[in-house]
Amino acid sequence: MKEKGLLIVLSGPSGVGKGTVRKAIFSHEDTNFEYSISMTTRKPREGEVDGVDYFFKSRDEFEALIKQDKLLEYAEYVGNYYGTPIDYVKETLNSGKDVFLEIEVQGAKQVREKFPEGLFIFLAPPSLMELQSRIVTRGTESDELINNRMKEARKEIEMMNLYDYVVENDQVEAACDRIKAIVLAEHCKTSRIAPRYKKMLEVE
Ligand SMILES: Nc1ncnc2c1ncn2[C@@H]1O[C@H](COP(=O)(O)OP(=O)(O)OP(=O)(O)O)[C@@H](O)[C@H]1O
Ligand SMILES: Nc1nc2c(ncn2[C@@H]2O[C@H](COP(=O)(O)O)[C@@H](O)[C@H]2O)c(=O)[nH]1
Repeated sequence: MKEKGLLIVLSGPSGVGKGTVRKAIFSHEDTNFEYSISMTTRKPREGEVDGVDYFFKSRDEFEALIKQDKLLEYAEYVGNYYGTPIDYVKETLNSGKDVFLEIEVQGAKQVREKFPEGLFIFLAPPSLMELQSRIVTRGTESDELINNRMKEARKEIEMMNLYDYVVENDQVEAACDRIKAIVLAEHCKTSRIAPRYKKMLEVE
């Protein structure tokens, strides 16, 4: 039987740099994870593309997906729904590939219940001041939304002990290297050969 892939979950407060770190990891040639694109009812930000950054849905569409059990997890976060399409995750894991989810903590708790064998990593900011400065500098949120996201951030940081690992995002490349090392160690712990080395054996 084909060995299943590893489910990797990255959470952390809004603005900590999850998307930045994830994009940097995926830009590395030796990365073999598949990114699971989430569904959301949030409106697209400037430059965001449907089907690339998110699948953008209306509330009615999202609620229909919930009723049809099409989501592995979902949560309401600062007034919008966010959720992970279940079929893509299951099919990709069954094909032996690792799947990378970038989701908030309520959703991660639901995933832990369904996939206790997953790898759960919390990305932490160097400080709350730095976190706020990163959201402000990003320039995508109104002052009201920044305040709401910072309130959520405090609650989320309190929940970091539910994760297997905490990685501080002080420098993007350093955070990427830490996450990649954790994933490699997890592959060894679960007696998998990491995809990168499988590929090496096929080629040489
Ligand atoms: N290590 C870092 N040092 C300084 N700035 C950073 C670092 N990592 C990310 N940033 C910046 O912080 C801002 C927020 O990053 P990003 O959008 O990746 O956060 P996020 O955690 O994905 O946020 P959200 O959950 O709201 O989508 C961006 O402007 C990004 O360039
Ligand atoms: N529970 C889930 N949370 C998700 C998912 N996709 C993204 N997110 C998280 O939502 C917040 C806000 O995101 P933003 O793009 O509006 O800044 C952030 O923490 C994301 O990681 C998901 O599928 N499920």
